[in-house]
Amino acid sequence: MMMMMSTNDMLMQLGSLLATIMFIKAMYEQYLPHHWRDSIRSFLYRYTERFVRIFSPYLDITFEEYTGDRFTPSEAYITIETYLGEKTSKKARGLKGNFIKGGKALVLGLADNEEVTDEYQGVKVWWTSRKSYSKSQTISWFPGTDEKRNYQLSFHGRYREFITKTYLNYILEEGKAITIRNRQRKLFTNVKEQSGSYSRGGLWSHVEFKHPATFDHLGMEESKKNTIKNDLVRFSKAKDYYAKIGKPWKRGYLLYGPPGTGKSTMIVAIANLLEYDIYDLELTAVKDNTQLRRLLIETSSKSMIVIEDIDCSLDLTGQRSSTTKNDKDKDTKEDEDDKEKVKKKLKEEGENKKSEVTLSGLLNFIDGIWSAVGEERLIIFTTNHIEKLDPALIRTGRMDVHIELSHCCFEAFKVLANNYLDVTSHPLFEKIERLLEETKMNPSDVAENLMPKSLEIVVDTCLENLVKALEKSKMDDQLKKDEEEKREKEKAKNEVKEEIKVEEQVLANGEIKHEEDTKNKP
Ligand SMILES: Nc1ncnc2c1ncn2[C@@H]1O[C@H](COP(=O)(O)OP(=O)(O)OP(=O)(O)O)[C@@H](O)[C@H]1O
Ligand SMILES: [Mg+2]
Repeated sequence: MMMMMSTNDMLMQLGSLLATIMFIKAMYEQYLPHHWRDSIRSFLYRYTERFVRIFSPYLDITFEEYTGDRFTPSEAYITIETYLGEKTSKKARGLKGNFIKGGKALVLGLADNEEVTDEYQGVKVWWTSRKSYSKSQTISWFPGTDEKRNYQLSFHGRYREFITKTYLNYILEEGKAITIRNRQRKLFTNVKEQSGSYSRGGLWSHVEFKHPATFDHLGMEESKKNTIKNDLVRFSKAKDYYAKIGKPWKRGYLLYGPPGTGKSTMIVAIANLLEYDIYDLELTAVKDNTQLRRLLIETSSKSMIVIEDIDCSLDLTGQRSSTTKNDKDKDTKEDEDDKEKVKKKLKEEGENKKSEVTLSGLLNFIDGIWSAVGEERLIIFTTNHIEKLDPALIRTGRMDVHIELSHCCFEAFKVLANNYLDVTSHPLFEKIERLLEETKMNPSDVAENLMPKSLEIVVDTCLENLVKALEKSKMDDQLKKDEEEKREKEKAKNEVKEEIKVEEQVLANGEIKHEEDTKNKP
């Protein structure tokens, strides 16, 4: 009985103790200002922690939010914040949301005074996000500047070397990779110099890069597509390899082929595959070689520098090895077209004075000493006339991969049909395959014909439209061929006539001479 009484008493006392604690906690939470609560918490934490540390085999490393400059958070702190936000958002109980500058979505981070565990190569560590208040009594104009935050990393002392050499490196690399994955990609273009000065943003201006084209949308042979994709992915993972062979981590691609064969589309697909920014360089707007170098310096890593229609951008063909007269005659018309293109480009730019960028300036841009600034970079040229480019510009080492984009083949058509009409087979496919072998049509024209002309997609109508277009193209080819043959025949006929005329003339001259000779004979 006595035992029962004392147990009851004890329970009652425990109950009242709990009630008192709950009451104090409620008062503490309701009336104590927020920052006081944090101060008390960090005070208790600090002193118990110091006591525990005397006997503990665990070590701590602290990463302060601000080191030196009170307005710019330290890079290490931001990288750790990013890493912990992504890696621990499933484990941590307290999280906070944040928009990273230039990011594309809300990023989660560890809430203040939260602890999470992380494991790397079998080693367990603890991360704590800590917030405290500085003792400074000065009144600050800047809200929140007396708050101090840091991340504390705790681990067993036996892993000291592993943590400082391997784990922290891994955190930095991974944090940076996450930042790049979360950033909003950009499409840059070079700004034209306005009376000796640039806009405040620098030499490049940019917009958000949002283009949906991927390799899946690209009409081309599957095997060729896979080879290109594998090459790109291998390049993006070859940081150590490039360091080993002593070359800057960059690669040149030359895309060539007739208009409307998917060169620009492929550039977008590459950027989307590797998640790179695009620097679309308009060479005619670049003043000289020095400015070209400055543009290069202002580009970031994980990007591609694109120069479209390189043959029309500048007169880079001037230093080309000499061509034969026949070649020249053949090229005359195309040259005229290209000159027109260059003139048009310059006019569009409002530029009367030609750019002073030279071929050697461009070669240096691609693989001179300065080209090693930044890393993981692609340089891509496009052209409709590969034969017009100086061999030095496109030799391997500068343009490592040459990709020809050509007229639409049946395999490319099947990709387009699947994308545009969701069909993988159809009775008309056989006819289309035969027609595509008999006539040349660019993927852009095939795509245009496959595009439904009304809201309702009628597969039969679209394919019939394509068949009609292909048949027309075949007829046009035949007409052109007939005309060509006619012209050739006419030319041959005229040549024969000309020869007969010359022979007659020679004969006539011979006869006159003969008559004169007989006359003059004594
Ligand atoms: N191989 C292709 N696969 C899918 N679509 C294509 C392909 N080629 C062209 N197209 C379509 O045709 C249009 C024009 O293509 P794109 O601008 O890529 O051609 P281009 O080769 O860059 O031409 P240009 O030499 O005139 O710059 C795009 O809208 C694209 O949708
Ligand atoms: Mg193009």
